[in-house]
Amino acid sequence: MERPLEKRYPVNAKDYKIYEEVGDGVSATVYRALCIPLDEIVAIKVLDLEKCNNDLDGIRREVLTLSLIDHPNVLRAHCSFAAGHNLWVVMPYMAGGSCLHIMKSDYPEGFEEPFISTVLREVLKALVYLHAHGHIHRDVKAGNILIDTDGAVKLADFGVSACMFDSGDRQRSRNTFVGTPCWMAPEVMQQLHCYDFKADIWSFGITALELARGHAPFSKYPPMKVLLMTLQNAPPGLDYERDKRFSKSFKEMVATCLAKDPKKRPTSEKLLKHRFFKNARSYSYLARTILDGLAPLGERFRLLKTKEADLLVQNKALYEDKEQLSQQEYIRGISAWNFNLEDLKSQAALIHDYDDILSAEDQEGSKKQRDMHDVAGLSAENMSPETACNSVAATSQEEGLSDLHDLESSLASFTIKPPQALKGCFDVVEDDEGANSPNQKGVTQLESERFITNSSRALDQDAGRYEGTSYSLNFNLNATTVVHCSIARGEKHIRPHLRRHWRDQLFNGAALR
Ligand SMILES: Nc1ncnc2c1ncn2[C@@H]1O[C@H](COP(=O)(O)OP(=O)(O)OP(=O)(O)O)[C@@H](O)[C@H]1O
Repeated sequence: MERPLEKRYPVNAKDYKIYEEVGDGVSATVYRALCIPLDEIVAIKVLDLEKCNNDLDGIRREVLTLSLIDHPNVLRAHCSFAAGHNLWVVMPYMAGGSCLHIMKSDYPEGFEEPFISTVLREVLKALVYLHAHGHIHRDVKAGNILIDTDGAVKLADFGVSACMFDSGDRQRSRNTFVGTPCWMAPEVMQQLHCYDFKADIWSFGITALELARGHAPFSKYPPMKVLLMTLQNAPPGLDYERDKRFSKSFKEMVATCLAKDPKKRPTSEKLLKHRFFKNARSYSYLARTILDGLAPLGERFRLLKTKEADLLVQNKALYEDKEQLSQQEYIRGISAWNFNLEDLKSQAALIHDYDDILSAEDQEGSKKQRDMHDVAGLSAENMSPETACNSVAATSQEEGLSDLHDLESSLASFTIKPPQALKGCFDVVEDDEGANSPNQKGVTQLESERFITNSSRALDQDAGRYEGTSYSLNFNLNATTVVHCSIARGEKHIRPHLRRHWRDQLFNGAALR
């Protein structure tokens, strides 16, 4: 059968009329826009290439992948092209916005179960498709679930943003930390062996909790705390007592996704058959129940921004109340715990407040770290040279964990290490600290997919000077969900010639398809 002729979207900025901003993330700003020749409303995601820190091959691979994806539940870009120092990605406009935005503006306590099962079933269909085609999404979260006015659900942010996201230079220049490991599977955090598509199932479970409660588990904690809690605590879940409004099948579904051992998690295909999804409704149900009453996306976004700016001001006055601060940080940045230097100072001032949680872990810290290695089957005997080196790093981490108070008070931070698929996308070679030189504890920073190193940094505090050692864990994961240490590092990461090279080679006039 002949395929209908596909529309050709222009690859020139002058063919688009930009309207209001409808979203922003760690790596991009999204606008509603008009595609003039086609007289069609689209969304345009604008990424600043100057701030990106990836290599040409990585971007090319992801752009290619994105163009090959074809599923009703995966948001596919119409085209992309360079405009000045930006990359424009033209996409279908999803007028309802993301589930995260809808929650933030209208459902801060989370959604009702029928809405959740309906949305999640669509997301799961997208995952079934992606996994069947050998892709791991790596960034499943409410912020990447978009809804159209008719109730259609699409999983977004597959590909380009994962690759295009800078590894921290933009954030570094603003002296901020970005990212959150809230959605990250334990095996991805540990990086003791390769992770697979089961990592998406974990993130899917976390997203289910996010939609049910209005925020992801551990979201009020600083990134390092999230890491420790994810690795050491029992998996988060819906409580049989506290979460009475949710069905048993929902609780079971979440529990099955959040098995710490990836092998025990179901495949996306199997999960789709879970009885929880039997209660899912039609698209029109979503449109009727949730979307009908919502203000236009641009307006909601503007109100949210105002609210967030107000909260930021309040933060300054209220940061003694750690709960409130954390929650506000969450509301402000979710996909990115977006701490600037001032916020970091506030955070530093709060560190002792986590003592209650830490006290039990203090005693158990080192043992649990050893257990973590055991769980992953890592013993000195069966280590590869690379792993053995990681183990040295892990030992240095262990030393740190034996004194968790130090670790916490160090405002621990993370640096990005890309997934295998994006290997080479992140330029760590010219890091101030030298990618291949031993750091303070004699740990060699490898060009491997995983390593743990530490770096020192000092933070000015309101009163006097705060100094500490921060443990930077480098993850093999989508950049958007990883946290990057930016304070002590310089701007040398960015290689201007490389950036020019990308533009010249890939984006000048070259459309996605
Ligand atoms: N096609 C679209 N239609 C409508 N709104 C969109 C669209 N794409 C993105 N948005 C809005 O913009 C927000 C940010 O977009 P996106 O997640 O792609 O940016 P990002 O920088 O990759 O974010 P992050 O890295 O934090 O995931 C989304 O959460 C969503 O609310």
